[in-house]
Amino acid sequence: LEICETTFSEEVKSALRLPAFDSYEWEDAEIIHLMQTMFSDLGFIDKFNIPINTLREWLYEVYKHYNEVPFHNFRHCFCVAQMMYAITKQANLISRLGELECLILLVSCICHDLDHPGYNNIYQINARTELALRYNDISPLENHHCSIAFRLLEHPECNIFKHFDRETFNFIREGIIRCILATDMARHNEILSQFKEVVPQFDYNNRAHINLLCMILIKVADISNEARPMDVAEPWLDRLLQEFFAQSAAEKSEGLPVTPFMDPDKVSKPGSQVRFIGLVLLPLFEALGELLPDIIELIIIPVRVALDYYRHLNDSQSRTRKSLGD
Ligand SMILES: COc1ccc(NC(=O)[C@H](C)Nc2nc3c(cnn3-c3ccccc3C)c(=O)[nH]2)cc1
Ligand SMILES: [Zn+2]
Repeated sequence: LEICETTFSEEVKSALRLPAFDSYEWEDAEIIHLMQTMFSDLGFIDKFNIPINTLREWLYEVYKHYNEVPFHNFRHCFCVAQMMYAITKQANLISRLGELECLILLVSCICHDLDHPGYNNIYQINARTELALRYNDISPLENHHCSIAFRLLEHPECNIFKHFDRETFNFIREGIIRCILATDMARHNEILSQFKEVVPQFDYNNRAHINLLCMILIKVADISNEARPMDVAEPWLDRLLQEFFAQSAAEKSEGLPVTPFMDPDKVSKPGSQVRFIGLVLLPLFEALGELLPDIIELIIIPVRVALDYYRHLNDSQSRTRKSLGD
């Protein structure tokens, strides 16, 4: 994996700030370099004097610790980091939250699915896997991703935080743990309702408010594929369903309960996306849009377009099914 020395052109750098950016147009080495570009463009390298070689070593270690699974692979972590970068620029998060909070958000995105096995928490718990036993069924995957993240940082040559004092490192560690654990979708309603409670009187000096905002931001970035153009978003949905179907096949062959929305015989892509976008994605994005109106144009309008697209697809598909009398 040759590390490319080239810096990217201005048009690549401006494309990097948009949801239309397609990670699958780039080689792995370029993706790693694009992540380095985000750190330097956000001023983190200078502000926190992160040695460039340490950053590269860390990014390469992260790259090696994502698995070749259909969805939760290194490209997914890049997509999540890139969406966080786009929101950071568009909503001017550096001036609202400061560099340190934004560093925590970007690093959390990059680490948030480290060593994902391609089988979700429901499988881990039902199959009583090593992770379920180790974490007592409490967000086993998210606890694992976060633990791997800090084990990588234990190696001095890739510890991007090695120049921080202990107090700041502890602040960063607490923030990353909070953000990564917040990506467990089982906690979706808990986190979203708490956030919606504080939005009307949101106070950027209130630690609890900032913590909730950071959890919402990483959640938004994590499930934001449908904010991207259809030709970028659809392959991700196919990869996700590939992963879910592999899990339901494993569940069937291991005599485990089969998660309903993962069953290939039951899932219609448009139908499940209409429900997901209408009931999960849009309410989440609109809650964030209440506080950060700058992201409405960037990611909420595109998601509404995607919802319309899937509604029409679903309607025409169900009409076709009726006429075929299935
Ligand atoms: C509340 O917990 C939930 C809610 C919904 C889902 N997933 C779905 O409804 C289906 C499979 N659709 C879906 N799920 C998606 C998308 C993006 N991320 N994402 C996803 C991936 C892994 C785990 C959870 C989710 C939501 C997407 O565009 N669509 C999974 C968990
Ligand atoms: Zn993820």
